[in-house]
Amino acid sequence: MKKVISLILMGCGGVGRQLLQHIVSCRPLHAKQGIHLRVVGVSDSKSFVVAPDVSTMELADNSLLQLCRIKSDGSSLHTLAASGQVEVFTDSESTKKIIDVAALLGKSTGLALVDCSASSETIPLLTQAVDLGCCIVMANKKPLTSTMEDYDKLISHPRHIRHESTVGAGLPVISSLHRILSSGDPVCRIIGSLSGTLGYVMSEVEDGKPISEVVRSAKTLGYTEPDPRDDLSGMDVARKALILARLLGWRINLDDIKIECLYPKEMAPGVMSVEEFLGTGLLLLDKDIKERVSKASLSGNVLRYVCVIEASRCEVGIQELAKDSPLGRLRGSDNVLEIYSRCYNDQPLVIQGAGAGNDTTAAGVLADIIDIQDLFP
Ligand SMILES: NC(=O)C1=CN([C@@H]2O[C@H](COP(=O)(O)OP(=O)(O)OC[C@H]3O[C@@H](n4cnc5c(N)ncnc54)[C@H](OP(=O)(O)O)[C@@H]3O)[C@@H](O)[C@H]2O)C=CC1
Ligand SMILES: N[C@@H](CC=O)C(=O)O
Repeated sequence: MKKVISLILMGCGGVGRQLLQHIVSCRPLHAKQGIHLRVVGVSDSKSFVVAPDVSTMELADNSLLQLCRIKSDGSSLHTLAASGQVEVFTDSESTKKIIDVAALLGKSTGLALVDCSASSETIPLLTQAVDLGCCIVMANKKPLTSTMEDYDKLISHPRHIRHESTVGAGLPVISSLHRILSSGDPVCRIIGSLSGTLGYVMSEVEDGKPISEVVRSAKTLGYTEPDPRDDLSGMDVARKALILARLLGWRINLDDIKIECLYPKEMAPGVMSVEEFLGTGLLLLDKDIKERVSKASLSGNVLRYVCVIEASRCEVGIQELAKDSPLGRLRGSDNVLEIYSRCYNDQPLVIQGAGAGNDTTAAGVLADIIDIQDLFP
């Protein structure tokens, strides 16, 4: 008997499209494992493309690949309607249709809502879907870093939610922490470099490149958030820190985290567009960062953007560290995380590897989807 996992993908940017491509290319592997991933719908910020009858039909692989091409070309999902194989809903109709599908499939065949958007707008949808019996898989950090009320709702059926890619992209950070905590081993300290973008930026500026150039390449490489200021403000790392702290049982919010921002408020979203920031704003940061890097190197040190969670302290910001320390040795988009607990006291559990990029992130999301297979008939 084949296990069928029905899903809706929300967000078909870099990560979402890579996920669809992984799903299609893994068909032979999943068939061998007796699993079928049934993609019934895909949404972006404006539209929702869905199979005409989700109880019996799914989006065919050729439609999924065509959808990826359409989005890569910057065209609208509406282009797909011409094939006659799908229905397309727009704006508030999209949300309504997603809830209808969740209500229909959530408690019958089962449905996973897979959030690969970078938006807070998915939160009401996800919280409703929880009540409709759906599973939730997320790369998007915003739902889990919203209010405690939203958080409590989202994790109210712990076995129905997976979010490995929210911290460390494809690295096994969340699952490792779950294993430690569920064995009753108390975690007393987490320290690490949790931003692929800032890891890459810090190691490249150390090699003499201007931060303006390096941030633009980090965006091209798929490491940054849609607005790279989410990374440079420290907000993306703070979200990861909050997800980890809440996992440890801390009932805190983003406001409780001390965050170092790498640009002045004159360059904040709302004051400057993303294009202006990338074009002219970034250039104004070159001198300051270059001076900080040179000053650190005079004492044989390097700069790293570090996240620390311990005692009642949760903070993220630049630290000057010895070049040959575990964090100082970090290069490129790698993340490293040290977890200290009773069992991992003198020798912390260390998780290290590629911490950003569409491929590794989408692979993490796919592994999460496969991990909930037992909840499907
Ligand atoms: N890239 C990486 O290395 C990693 C990324 N992540 C997370 O993965 C997520 C996706 O990142 P990435 O693919 O790079 O981002 P992109 O900006 O490339 O894609 C975001 C997608 O979300 C869509 N979207 C926006 N609002 C909504 C909404 N309300 N409903 C449905 N879809 C919506 C956008 O639509 P439209 O196309 O219309 O704009 C777009 O397709 C982010 O949350 C990011 O933090 C996590 C770990 C690593
Ligand atoms: N923008 C993020 C992507 C992964 O969460 C990063 O740079 O780490």
